[in-house]
Amino acid sequence: MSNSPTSIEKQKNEIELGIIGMGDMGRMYANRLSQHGWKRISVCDLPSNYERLQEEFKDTSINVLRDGYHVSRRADWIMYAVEAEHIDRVVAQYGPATKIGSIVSGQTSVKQPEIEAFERHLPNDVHIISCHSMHGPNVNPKGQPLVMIKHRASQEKFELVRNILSGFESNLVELSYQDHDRITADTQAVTHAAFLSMGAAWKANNQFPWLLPHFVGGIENVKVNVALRIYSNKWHVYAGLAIMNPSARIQITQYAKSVADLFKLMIQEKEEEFRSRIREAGNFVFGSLNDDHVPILLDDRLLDEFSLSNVPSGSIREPNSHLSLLAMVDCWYTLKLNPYEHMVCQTPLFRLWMGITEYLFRKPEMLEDAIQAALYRKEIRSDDMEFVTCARGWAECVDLGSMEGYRKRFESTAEFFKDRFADSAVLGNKMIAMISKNIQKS
Ligand SMILES: NC(=O)C1=CN([C@@H]2O[C@H](COP(=O)(O)OP(=O)(O)OC[C@H]3O[C@@H](n4cnc5c(N)ncnc54)[C@H](OP(=O)(O)O)[C@@H]3O)[C@@H](O)[C@H]2O)C=CC1
Ligand SMILES: O=C(O)C(=O)Cc1ccc(O)cc1
Repeated sequence: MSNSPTSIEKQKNEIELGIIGMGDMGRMYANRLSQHGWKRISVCDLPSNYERLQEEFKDTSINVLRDGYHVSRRADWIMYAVEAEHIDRVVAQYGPATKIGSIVSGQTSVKQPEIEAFERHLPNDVHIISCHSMHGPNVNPKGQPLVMIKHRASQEKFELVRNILSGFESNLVELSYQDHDRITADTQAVTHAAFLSMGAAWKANNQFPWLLPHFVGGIENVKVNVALRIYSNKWHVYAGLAIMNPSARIQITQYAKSVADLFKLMIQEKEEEFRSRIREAGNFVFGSLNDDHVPILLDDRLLDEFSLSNVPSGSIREPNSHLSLLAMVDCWYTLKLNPYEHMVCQTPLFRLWMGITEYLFRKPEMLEDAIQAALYRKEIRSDDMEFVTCARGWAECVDLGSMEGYRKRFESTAEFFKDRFADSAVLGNKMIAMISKNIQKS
């Protein structure tokens, strides 16, 4: 089949698209694909949600079916958009009903369990081409990476999936599922671990960071808004992509170790060792060897406007150790990872995280303030101490593979911050729009 505009229009009229799981991502896909002109879209969630979904979509062309059997037996392209934790069970249930010759895809954030489920439960006569939008359901997909994984498929079917996804205007990136999981362990799992640890540490100290001078203004606003954004979302998304991805455990464990190692040097005031460790790590990630990457060029002052605090930021800026950022760079150095090579799978949150880390390391006076604060500002030690404990706690939870433990830890901190979720979502959306503006250039 050719890819001329007329053949794509023909596909839009003839090809039936199916979505199993009408949560946030399933809905986003169904609504957008319908807006892009795909005429035949069938969707389902759990049978218990059938009537509610039917009512919700009654004035649209989206066809709500009772369950995944009904979707699987008729659709030419089927996307599973369910919890990663449930992918094996759901594919085992509906996979055998997949229509001969159709294409099966998944939206889960970690691909090894998804591909294994497909291989285990799908008939041999169906194609497997998975995908992953590297952003949340409320972010504009334009220009954001959208990973495609051609696992078991003809080129013709791959082109069809390309056509289906092309309306998102995302940056289509082809990867193997192994590379996807290795890279997203860094762009997502470790990034989330850092922000989850910040939130848990603030809670452990009974602090609302927007009320404290050393957490207000500039890059501190990113820490606060992103941490709150993560805690306002569904725990299973973060738990799944951390616990079910074997590379994520290694990286999160190293992150917690880097946090602890640096903290030990700080409290012993081992200045020379601390400095040389930061210098070596900084040179590895941001030094001349990496000159071919495109810097994110986030400016601390640009970030001043995204504050949850009522206090004007300029007047109250106080130095912080930035232990979370120093440890991130130490972790990349120790694992010999180049985060710029991971930009193919960047999410808006990773871009913000990289942006503030890069900013700190490229601003000698700011880095020097952070090093001085880390070694000698004793009044912030209690904050850093809690951060160390929480980073270790999250790493242990992921290493133990406990979804239930993860849920409890996540929800107790979410509860502490819930009154500010709405305000931080507004600021977070603005920050993401700002950081996504120059995404195409990287
Ligand atoms: N949210 C995000 O930012 C992103 C998420 N993803 C990934 O996409 C997937 C979906 O995430 P998201 O939409 O946020 O999560 P949601 O919890 O909003 O959606 C999952 C949906 O699947 C439904 N479901 C569970 N079992 C079945 C079943 N047997 N048949 C039909 N439907 C079922 C759930 O129903 P119920 O709730 O009633 O159990 C729920 O409505 C996850 O794997 C996530 O990792 C990928 C990119 C971004
Ligand atoms: O940007 C992030 O890291 C998010 O928190 C949103 C998100 C969550 C899960 C994904 O698989 C992709 C994006």
